[in-house]
Amino acid sequence: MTAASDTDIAPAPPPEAAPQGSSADALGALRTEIDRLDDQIHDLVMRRAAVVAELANSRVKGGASPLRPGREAMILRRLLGRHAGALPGGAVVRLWREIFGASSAMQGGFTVALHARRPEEARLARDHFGGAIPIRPLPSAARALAAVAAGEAQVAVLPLPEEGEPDEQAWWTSLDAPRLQVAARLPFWAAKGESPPEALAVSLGAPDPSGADRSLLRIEMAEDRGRAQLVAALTAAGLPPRSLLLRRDGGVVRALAELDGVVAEGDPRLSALPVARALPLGFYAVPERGVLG
Ligand SMILES: O=C(O)C(=O)C[C@]1(C(=O)O)C=C[C@@H](O)C=C1
Repeated sequence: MTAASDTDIAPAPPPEAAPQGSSADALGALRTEIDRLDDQIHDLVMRRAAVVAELANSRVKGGASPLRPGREAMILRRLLGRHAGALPGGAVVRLWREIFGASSAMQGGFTVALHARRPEEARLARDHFGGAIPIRPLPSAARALAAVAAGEAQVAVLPLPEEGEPDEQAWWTSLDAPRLQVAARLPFWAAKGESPPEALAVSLGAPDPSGADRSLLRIEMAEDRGRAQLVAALTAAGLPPRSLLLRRDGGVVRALAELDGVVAEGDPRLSALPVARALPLGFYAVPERGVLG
């Protein structure tokens, strides 16, 4: 055999050829593993839906609303607390938000009435309730609340109250509580450092506590004693406000206080307040501002 005949032997593959073959094998193996995991995830999602259907068909939930934002918050906090690895926390929240939306819809008709001032609020509603839920945009907060009161929608998503907003936008001043109550603050989760646009969700009846909640209290006063005095009175009653929004509408002064914990009708701290009326407007789970990105 000559040196020339050596050249008849198939040349060694270029250095990258061998890795190409093995990376195709590796890709195939990883995709097989992904398929296996997808089947398991799908099995579990189907099993979860069957449990929700059982819960919906049995009487265990009584006449409670299909939407239980406190329970959702507890589930998400627990999952985020055990979460690790490469999948961002926000992706976990989005996956489960889609599941919750579908679970609520499985428990009967579920429609969201939306009054949005800005496109971001409409997006918030979609992100929160998932892709499959009907969202009905309405031209005013009053119309959205009327849709909930009439049973045409199960929840109204409304702009977060702001200092100095025009009368017709200050929906909280006439919210028919305790019949209608604030039950959730959107978004429940955002990455740390983000300050996302926010909205409130109002539904029929009392919301369910999540274990870490904040309440809204509407206060009416015949005379304007000023913000500092109102803060002092709330603090003295054991209800130090996290924030306080004040409106002077003709002779009536109204305030919206955000308070720690659950403050509901009959709370003894309310009777200690030197105001004409103090009406709890509901509560919501303290939003999570994650570190997981
Ligand atoms: O726990 C309930 O009451 C449910 O209806 C189940 C479930 C869920 O999918 O986990 C569905 C919707 C509610 O908003 C909260 C929880």
